[in-house]
Amino acid sequence: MKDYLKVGNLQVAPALYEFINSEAIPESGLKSEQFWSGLETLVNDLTPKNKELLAQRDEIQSQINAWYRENNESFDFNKYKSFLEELGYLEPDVEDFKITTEAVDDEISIQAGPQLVVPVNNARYAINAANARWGSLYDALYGTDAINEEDGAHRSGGYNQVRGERVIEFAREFLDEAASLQESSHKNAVQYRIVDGKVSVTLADGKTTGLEEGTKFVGYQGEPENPVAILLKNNGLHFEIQIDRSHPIGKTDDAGVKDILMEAALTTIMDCEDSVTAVDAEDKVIVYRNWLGLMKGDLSSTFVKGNKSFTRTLNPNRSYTSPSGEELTLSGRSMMFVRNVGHLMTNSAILDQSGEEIQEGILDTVITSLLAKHTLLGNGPYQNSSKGSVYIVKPKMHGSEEVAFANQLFDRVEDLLELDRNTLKIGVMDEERRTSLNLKACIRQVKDRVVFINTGFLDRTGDEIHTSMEAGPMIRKSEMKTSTWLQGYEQSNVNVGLATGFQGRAQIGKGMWAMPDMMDDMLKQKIAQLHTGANTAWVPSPTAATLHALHYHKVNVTNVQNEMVKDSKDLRDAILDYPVAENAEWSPEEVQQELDNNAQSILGYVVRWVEHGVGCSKVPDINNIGLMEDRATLRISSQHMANWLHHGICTKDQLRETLQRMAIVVDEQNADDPEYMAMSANYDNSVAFQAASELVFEGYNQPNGYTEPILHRRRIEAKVKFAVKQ
Ligand SMILES: CC(=O)SCCNC(=O)CCNC(=O)[C@H](O)C(C)(C)COP(=O)(O)OP(=O)(O)OC[C@H]1O[C@@H](n2cnc3c(N)ncnc32)[C@H](O)[C@@H]1OP(=O)(O)O
Ligand SMILES: O=CC(=O)O
Ligand SMILES: [Mg+2]
Repeated sequence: MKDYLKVGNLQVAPALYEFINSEAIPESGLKSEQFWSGLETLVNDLTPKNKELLAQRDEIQSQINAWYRENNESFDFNKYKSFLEELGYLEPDVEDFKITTEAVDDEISIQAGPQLVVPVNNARYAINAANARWGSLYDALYGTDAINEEDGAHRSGGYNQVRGERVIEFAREFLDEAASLQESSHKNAVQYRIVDGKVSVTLADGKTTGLEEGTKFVGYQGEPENPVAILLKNNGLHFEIQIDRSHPIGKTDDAGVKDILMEAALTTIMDCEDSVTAVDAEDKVIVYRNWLGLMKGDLSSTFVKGNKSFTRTLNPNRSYTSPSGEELTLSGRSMMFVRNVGHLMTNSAILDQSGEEIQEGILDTVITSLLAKHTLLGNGPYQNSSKGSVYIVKPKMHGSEEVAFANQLFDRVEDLLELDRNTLKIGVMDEERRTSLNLKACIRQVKDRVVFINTGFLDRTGDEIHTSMEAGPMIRKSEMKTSTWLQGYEQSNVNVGLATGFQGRAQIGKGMWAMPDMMDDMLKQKIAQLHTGANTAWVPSPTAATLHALHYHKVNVTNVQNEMVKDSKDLRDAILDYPVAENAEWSPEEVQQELDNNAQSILGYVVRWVEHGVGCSKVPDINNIGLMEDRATLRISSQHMANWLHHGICTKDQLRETLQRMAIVVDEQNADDPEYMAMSANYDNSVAFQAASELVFEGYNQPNGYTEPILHRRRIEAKVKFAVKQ
């Protein structure tokens, strides 16, 4: 048992108390006593409702399980729907309304572009993410498979001119598409100048030309005769042609172009949730301290890369001269959201008046908002929001009552922190089935503060499997993407967002590209999310943000949405079409392949979570493709294995053998890490292996199929057992 400090009737872990009193409260306009007593009252008032909502989830799930057991044999869709209505799972229709959110920054309300997600407990990555508002197109193309390696364009070794030329060609084609010339092509440009407030391009044949749409030119840096940057804007997104004839690339380029700098991650989600490991006060303080540094603008990180030491800080704003000669400033950083945890977990950082752990979602909202107050007050070199808003993403809510609870929590936190009503904005993750089905009712509960809905299809797939666990064996994981429920869910989300007036006020977002190294595929596929009406979509890295930005230059999402808003169908029946396999007769090889793949993902992720405190990892799948794994992908894999076990598609022994065999594979993948403890050395002694096994064998019993309860308990066990690094 830790030593706690008694603060009123709360017991607070010293690490958190010290952080709040010496780093968070000073300059926040609040007094320590006022804060702690206000927190105590808030916790006392809201904890019972939080617990009641969790009990309701369990009750609903057990009734759904029982219904399937009774009705699977003679399934009748209408009966199913009536049952869900009676249960309150399907909520009554709500009358039409529009959201009224005010004071939303343009990056969220108007501009369309990539949304980056990053574990906020990793300062090096988090600063990088904030700075990913701008990214080098040349680097993103050169360093990834976006440009293929055929015909001598390989990536290995030093600078490869063949590859470099392909990059330049690709970039010139982008310029022709996003800012075409009146005549000829950017490929033929030999000089860029600003003449009479316009872009003047000299071509190889000596002629001069200009932009086809002159209004796309919005600024420049340097002298008009000799600009070092030309700032253009297309579909609301900026990019710079950067010119430097002395630069190694610029000097090989006829027009001296050294790079195209893309406005990339318009917004970034600083994640306290599924990509981090935070199981106690010490972990939470790391998360919170980084968020404070981002909000104050003074976060820095020193690290060694190669043999060099780097110190990374937040980038300053970017300054230009406008075509009419005025100063123009653009933010150098992404607009930051913070993703709090959901309503489920508790954390030992604070014990309430009954000696029970505080609900972590309540703690997160209070503390991340307190820390964000520093940017509202201008306590640092940069302000995040120019509109005085704080952007919080709330994940994993089930149905409108839970959203109403989040709204109540936000109200109470505003009162506690002396913030105006609706300063705290909410991004609602549409990632649980009960929220997808009742999205309109959910949005209505936060209609004055909502700034996004986003289809978190990874958690959503996990919930899909768990909710209909008793209905039968699920289709294979790879088939989920094309299944009826998922397509209905994705489309319905956009329809509901448009019908409730998100255009011009809030984001309609789509989910993660979970293959961080497959950028060519991303360029080909992720554009589809824009065609279905999303004005933002998640990317896993700054490089992916830079490349995904290209899509928003190709597709004008406002036009797409304007078309869609005319026709928004009710897709709830499609969403209810759960993905049980119609013909569950897979060959033994297919079954084993599915199990191997899931087991490898689970083990590869869990071992780093539990024993190394890493909440988001790139883990090779069975085809050796590195996949982004986080708690949501773990939820899918573990629920899928639990489902097949429950329906006898595989046996317990088979799963045990599979997990052990795959542990050897994962051990080999990590063989170069000196801190790594092989699972196969002693399966019974490996906390990670035991955690992975528990996630599968106890998957049926996990609340809504979540992985957090087991992960947290096992991480705490590992911290004690191996005294692993905090
Ligand atoms: C279902 C959901 O909830 S999805 C949301 C949760 N998921 C996420 O947040 C994904 C975040 N992404 C990541 O954590 C990482 O990209 C991973 C784990 C997938 C891959 O990480 P790595 O294996 O370290 O990537 P890789 O070696 O290719 O690249 C590392 C470099 O990219 C940068 N980088 C990678 N991802 C990010 C990111 N999300 N934000 C900022 N920088 C990043 C790192 O800073 C590093 O650069 P540096 O050396 O200059 O600091
Ligand atoms: O949070 C995102 C998801 O897909 O889950
Ligand atoms: Mg999620």
